[in-house]
Amino acid sequence: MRSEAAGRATSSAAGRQGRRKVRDMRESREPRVLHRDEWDEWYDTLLRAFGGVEESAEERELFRALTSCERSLGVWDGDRCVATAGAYDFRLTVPGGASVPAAGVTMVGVSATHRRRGVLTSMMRRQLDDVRAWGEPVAILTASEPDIYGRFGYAAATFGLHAEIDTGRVRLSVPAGTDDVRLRYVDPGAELEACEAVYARTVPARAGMLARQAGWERLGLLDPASERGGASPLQCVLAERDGEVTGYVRFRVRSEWRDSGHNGQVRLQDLTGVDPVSEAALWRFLFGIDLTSSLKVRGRPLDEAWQHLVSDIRRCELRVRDSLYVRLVDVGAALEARTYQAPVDVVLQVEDAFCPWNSGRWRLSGDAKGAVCGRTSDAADLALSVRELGAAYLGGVGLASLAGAGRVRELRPGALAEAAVGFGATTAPWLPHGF
Ligand SMILES: CC(=O)SCCNC(=O)CCNC(=O)[C@H](O)C(C)(C)COP(=O)(O)OP(=O)(O)OC[C@H]1O[C@@H](n2cnc3c(N)ncnc32)[C@H](O)[C@@H]1OP(=O)(O)O
Repeated sequence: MRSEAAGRATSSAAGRQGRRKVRDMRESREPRVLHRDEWDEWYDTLLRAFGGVEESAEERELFRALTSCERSLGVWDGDRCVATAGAYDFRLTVPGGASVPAAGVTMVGVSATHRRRGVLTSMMRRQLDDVRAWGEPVAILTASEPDIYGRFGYAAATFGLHAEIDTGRVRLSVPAGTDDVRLRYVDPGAELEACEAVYARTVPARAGMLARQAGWERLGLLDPASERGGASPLQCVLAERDGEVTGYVRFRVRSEWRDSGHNGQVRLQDLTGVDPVSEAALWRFLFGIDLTSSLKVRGRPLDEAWQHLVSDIRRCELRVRDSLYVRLVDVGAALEARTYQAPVDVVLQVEDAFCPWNSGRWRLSGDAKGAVCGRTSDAADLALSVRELGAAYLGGVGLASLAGAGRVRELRPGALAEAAVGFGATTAPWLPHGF
């Protein structure tokens, strides 16, 4: 048995060692994994990088619960946190309907006192090494500014459609069967489970959609008064057919009165339906809300059907914005995980300066049923960087279009058309929400 004094000596030595270790970690300015008890300072550093506007207690607690500390990084200067980065645990739908593990890169911020010294670069280095070690073939993010992430191999792969529809002038014609859909107002929180079940049914149907870690769904219900922009609290309407919930819409209404009458606006937050008539019924509902004359929507699928139901697309004031950025972390595994809408058999000469393990020649052979992709020493058919592969990965950006910009080079005649058709998609990929 150890004497009490020896025990005290050992434990104080261990304590010294532990303190030294923490001090060493804090003195190195290398990114390191976040400890749970550092979360508040880490998160404050992030909020400050985004301007320092305070969040509601509810929002903060939700983000605390959603942070996987073991997947999060911080950089410390002495005892101050100066940079943050996190990674959600998503599964991303890819063409063909498979669900691929994807690191959802998020909460990236560097203190303004430490910007432009390579801190972000060091976090991206560590994070992509980690993602590779976790066996996730793809990393994804939404960018605060499009100029930031290309240097790390990310590229815009999905786009969202914004619209401001003059519902006072634009009429909507709906498909047969829409009248069979019943709508009812519900409390958004009380019917969360029913809405999530609808969402889950739509996830495999469109590349770019996300299966999310538990708890995430509560983000869609956050409704701080400070962020309503003068509009109502969040409202929710369910669509039902034959007693089954087949869709939902969440939205707000901003009332406005002018001398000439009402000028209210409906602001769509999210709308999901499992079939065309449920979606059409929800769009018709939004178009018809009394005392409103416009409908504002953001980040909808580029090919969403409502555009073919309206009488005047010009008065819908469409705009397109970049949405999901994709980075292939393991080129072979990522390209094997999706299918190709027409047979493709090409050798890709890939350049990847930031993740050199991807560089070199890969033979991709695939069709609508599946694909194999492995190293080869055969002559290359197409030369491109990992960014072009990320852009084209979900079928939303054409390889031929990238070739037009000089970013894909065809080395075997015919290879570009073959790959461009194979990589394409019948449905536009879409990210349903930011993260
Ligand atoms: C997924 C997300 O979370 S997106 C959110 C990103 N965060 C924000 O927008 C919050 C506010 N901004 C910041 O916190 C920081 O400015 C960051 C994170 C964007 C950049 O961090 P820094 O540590 O300054 O970046 P770092 O010094 O590593 O820069 C690396 C390169 O990117 C460039 N760069 C960095 N930020 C930007 C930018 N916003 N626009 C254009 N280029 C940029 C740098 O000039 C540098 O270029 P170089 O390699 O040619 O010299």
